[in-house]
Amino acid sequence: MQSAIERILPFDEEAAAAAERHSDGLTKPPGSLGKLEAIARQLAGIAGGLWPELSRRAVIVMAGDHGVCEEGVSAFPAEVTPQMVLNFLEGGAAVNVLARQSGADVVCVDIGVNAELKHERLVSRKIRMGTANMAAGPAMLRGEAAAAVRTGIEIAERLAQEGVRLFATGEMGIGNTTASAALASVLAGIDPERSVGSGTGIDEQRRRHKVDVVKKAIAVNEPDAADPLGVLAKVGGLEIAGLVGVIIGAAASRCPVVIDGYISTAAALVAVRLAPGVKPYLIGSHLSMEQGHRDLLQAVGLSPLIQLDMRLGEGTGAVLCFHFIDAALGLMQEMATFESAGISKG
Ligand SMILES: Cc1cc2ncn([C@H]3O[C@H](COP(=O)(O)O)[C@@H](O)[C@H]3O)c2cc1C
Ligand SMILES: O=C(O)c1cccnc1
Repeated sequence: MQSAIERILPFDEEAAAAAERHSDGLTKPPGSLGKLEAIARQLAGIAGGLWPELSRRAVIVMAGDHGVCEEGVSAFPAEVTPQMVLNFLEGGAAVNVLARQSGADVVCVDIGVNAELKHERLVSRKIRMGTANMAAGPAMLRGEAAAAVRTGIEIAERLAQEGVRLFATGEMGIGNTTASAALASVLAGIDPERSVGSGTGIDEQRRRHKVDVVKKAIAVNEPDAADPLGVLAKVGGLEIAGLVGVIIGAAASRCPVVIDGYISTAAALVAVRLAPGVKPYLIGSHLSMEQGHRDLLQAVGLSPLIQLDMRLGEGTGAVLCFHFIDAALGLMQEMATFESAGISKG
């Protein structure tokens, strides 16, 4: 893990400034393309030049189960996790459709599903059969959390070596909004009353119970916010740890990584605390309906590009935003300049 963190290059401010100069010479008032210009600048700074070739892209869907489900924190049973994994592998989930539309591969990883899974397209890297119930003790051992992070790093680095240049984070794990809320509360100091949302659609009474479960998990485990890996082990999840690794591995491979909704943003928070150098490589995608997502994005320092009232996860919001990345690069490459079009500058 440490060696990948050490390989992360600093953001190339010179390339970013060159992108900005190019953008300011295009036939539009400076800054008028808003966040599309900001994306183009960021992509140049990440790649160290104009304009990166990002045609090969992948969404990595990390799947894992959560022992905390036995506390009744989700509207759906834990069996849905392995069932959805098979759906991803057969191409029938929402993220598959959106990934096809944006030219991305879906890479589905079993990093901790509580079922024996076999499929030719499944990346089988199970660390354990789901986490333990964090309301009763640590979700996993520190070594297991570290192994899951390393797995994510390896997968992202391997894909980058194979030519993938743009990543999105995705996940599947019934109960994982509970673990994400606990991470948000411990690492960003967001009160559980605010960090706990309705996930797959629990009612207010059950959400209140979920708040109590998160408070109990924090009281029982006494996580230390200054030790992000320890927090991840105590109140996190295997798929969340895997995504922490994906983020580090993408940054170490000099690739941008688009962060999906609430769970992915919790992973991004752990990643920036473990490796602050990943921050310039992150691109926010959408603002999820999950309560607390706005606060969590702010804690990571990300601003969402879109708000479509989505609350699904899987990487859906992140792959949707690949279209905006394509838009930003297309504008930079194809627009006329004031000079070439003979237009007077202001
Ligand atoms: C059919 C189905 C497909 C999903 N795809 C993503 N999630 C999302 O819901 C889960 C988190 O919500 P909670 O913490 O309330 O369980 C995660 O698996 C997340 O990816 C799904 C949930 C369901 C039911
Ligand atoms: O924001 C998300 O990613 C999310 C919200 C609710 C349920 N699953 C995922």
